Amino acid sequence: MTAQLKESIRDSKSARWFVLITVSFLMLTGYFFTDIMSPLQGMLRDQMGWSNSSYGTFAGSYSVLNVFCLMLIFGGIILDKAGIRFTGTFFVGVMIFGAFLNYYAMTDTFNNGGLGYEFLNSFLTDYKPSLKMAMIGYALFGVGVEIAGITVSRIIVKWFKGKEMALAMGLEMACARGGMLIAFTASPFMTGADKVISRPLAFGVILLIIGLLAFFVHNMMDKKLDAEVAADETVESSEDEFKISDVFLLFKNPGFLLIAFLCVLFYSAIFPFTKFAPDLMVQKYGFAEEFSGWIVGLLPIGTMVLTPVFGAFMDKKGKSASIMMLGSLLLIFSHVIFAYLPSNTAFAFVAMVVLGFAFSFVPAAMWPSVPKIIPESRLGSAYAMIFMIQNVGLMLFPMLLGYVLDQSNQGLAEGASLDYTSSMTLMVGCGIAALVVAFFLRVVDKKKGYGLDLPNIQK
Ligand SMILES: NCCCC[C@H](N)C(=O)NCC(=O)O
Repeated sequence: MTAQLKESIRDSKSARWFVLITVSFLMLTGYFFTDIMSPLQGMLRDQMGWSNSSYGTFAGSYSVLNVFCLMLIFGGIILDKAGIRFTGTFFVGVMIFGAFLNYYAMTDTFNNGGLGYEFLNSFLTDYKPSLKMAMIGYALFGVGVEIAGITVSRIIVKWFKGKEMALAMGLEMACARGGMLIAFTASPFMTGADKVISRPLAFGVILLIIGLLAFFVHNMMDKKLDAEVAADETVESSEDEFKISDVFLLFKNPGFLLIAFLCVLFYSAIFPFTKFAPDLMVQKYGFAEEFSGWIVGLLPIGTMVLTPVFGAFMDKKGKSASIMMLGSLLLIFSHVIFAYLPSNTAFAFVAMVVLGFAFSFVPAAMWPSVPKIIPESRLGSAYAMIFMIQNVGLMLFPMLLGYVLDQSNQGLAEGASLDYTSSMTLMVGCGIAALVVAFFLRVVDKKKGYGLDLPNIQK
């Protein structure tokens, strides 16, 4: 058995790092498309006639199928039953199809009465057909990219378990954040001098197809690995299986509930915020539309460097529970600056850098804490449920932010800037709630002895 494992392809350093490159690239393409529309909110208002509420509803549609159709649970079950290659290929396909519909919604072909226009124009006429088509596309894309993300985590465990797993996960997350960075900085420029919204989206779809090709390369390596260690894999996959009965046990675990609440509150103050952040830079701080994404880009740049660094620190020194509290505190600090301090550009830089620290601290501490609270046999179910609960926030908060933005700016004079104070107050509220939950998590940790503040690597 040992001899067989030694000869396995995953024992080749170059093979497993090559696999990591293929799946990290795939996630980069997915995160790129996720935020491709974020710096285009102003253009969507001017050219497509989308209100801020419409834009927020579009952003929230990412999670609609994940929440209402329990897609992440089904994704977990399909992953267990059909395996990594089928699940990954199928859901990357769903992601590309959804992205294509999102692109199509922005084209002149569709908006001049193309396929589906008349039908989408025949009901709920307050909402533009472009919005409805984009929402259908983005909802399908959201299913694909979230399940692809779960599949990639499973792939990393498969190839790196007992090896450089934390580092591999940190690097994959850094690549994904790289996708966000490219979206924020490049997307407005890709629209060109004539500001054609569909251009960056077309590029995004092509990039996703290249991501699929990279995944096919992974599939070949995975097939080889399966052939080599078939017996060994049977043991591992049954360990991680999603079981409905596990869900009931998870909900009786106070540590799990607190981590899930922290996850939804913390991420609701990050990803929905990034959807509006470029426009906030234009409206409050007076940045040009093309450069607004560069300020927001400070966030992924910071996290690309800091998440692996803080991850390594917590691997060796621990303090994860305390760092989750610190991250939530920094989240409040940053959103308070955006909400209430004067519109000085220096404040925008400081707030974004502080948010970068928060966005590095909490993910680096939270994701590796889950295995300390949940037994390995229920980890697959636990991650699926946390993502599912997180998606409720990713659905509701962009909608709320857009709605509050419209309501708080009624009667705005022509050409005047939007006031983001009320919308950002929502984000401050999320941060405060996250801090309270992080505090209780630390208390429960001490009481139950999960060891969240202990180093991840035990000597
Ligand atoms: N595509 C943007 C949303 C990703 C949500 C995903 N469920 C997640 O939480 N990933 C971990 C992360 O920190 O990005």
